Amino acid sequence: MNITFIGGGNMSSALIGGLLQQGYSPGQIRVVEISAERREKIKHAFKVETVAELAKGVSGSDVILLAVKPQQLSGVARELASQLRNQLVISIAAGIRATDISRWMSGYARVVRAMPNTPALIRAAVTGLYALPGVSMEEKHNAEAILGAVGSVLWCDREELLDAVTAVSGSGPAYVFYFIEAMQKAGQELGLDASQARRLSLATFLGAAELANQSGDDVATLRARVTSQGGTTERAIQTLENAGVKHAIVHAIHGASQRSRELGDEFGET
Ligand SMILES: NC(=O)C1=CN([C@@H]2O[C@H](COP(=O)(O)OP(=O)(O)OC[C@H]3O[C@@H](n4cnc5c(N)ncnc54)[C@H](OP(=O)(O)O)[C@@H]3O)[C@@H](O)[C@H]2O)C=CC1
Ligand SMILES: O=C(O)[C@@H]1CCC=N1
Repeated sequence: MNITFIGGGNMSSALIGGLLQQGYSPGQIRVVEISAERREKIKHAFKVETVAELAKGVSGSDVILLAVKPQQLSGVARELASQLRNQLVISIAAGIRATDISRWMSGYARVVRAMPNTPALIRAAVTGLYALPGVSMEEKHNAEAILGAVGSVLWCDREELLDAVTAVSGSGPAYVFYFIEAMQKAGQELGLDASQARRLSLATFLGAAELANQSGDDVATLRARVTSQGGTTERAIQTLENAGVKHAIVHAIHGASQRSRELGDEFGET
């Protein structure tokens, strides 16, 4: 499968890096990017072909992956309409609905909406997928193969669920990094040096996530096992509860989902 990425930014780089690690050859990947500086950066990092013009970029491609900002997508989709020759179109833009993308491309039906996340770069992404009814089983398999090459995939049968996926796992790495930042800061305030604080925080995150993944118990039970009565964890968790941190996290994720819906409303018509 030859894949053309439209937009060569952060997320395309993460996906391309993961695909190459998985065994895709640079010859199978092309990037259409308007910024000359970005084109150079991508060519240098991945040895893939980069072009400025859309028509040149999509010719001979089996899959077109739209990775521009949501605000830029309608222009790109409209320009793409005349270039389509049965390719599968996958959009990773937050919020923008597959039905709108299809309409911008004069009713083209082979559209999959996907929401990956940046751990794609190390093939540890999780991606939510939604296909328009006009997408065949074979095309769904192809979408799954591409996004599956950089991590795991999960199909959603209703498009609105992609807003929830975006809020939980699309944006999710940023929440995790935010929490790690706070742990590192506290560690340093308590006298650890920067590298010790980083190592302890990251190892704790990785260990706890892997334990939760492998354990048959839910995370509340796992948390209770760390929390000795009258001990240190109890003091910390109580402080988090008093400050309403769990509530704030839930609220934040609802906000991200709301923003995803707003992007769909702002730039779409359905
Ligand atoms: N970052 C993330 O973690 C995730 C992002 N996404 C989605 O992926 C998409 C891309 O995000 P991200 O990579 O972070 O964004 P970036 O801004 O890093 O990348 C988009 C790139 O596309 C370029 N571009 C704009 N218009 C065109 C055009 N007509 N043809 C070719 N290239 C063009 C932009 O140039 P310029 O900057 O000059 O406009 C920019 O270099 C977004 O829609 C986002 O919602 C999805 C999942 C996770
Ligand atoms: O912040 C954003 O809008 C994009 C979508 C998910 C992650 N980054």
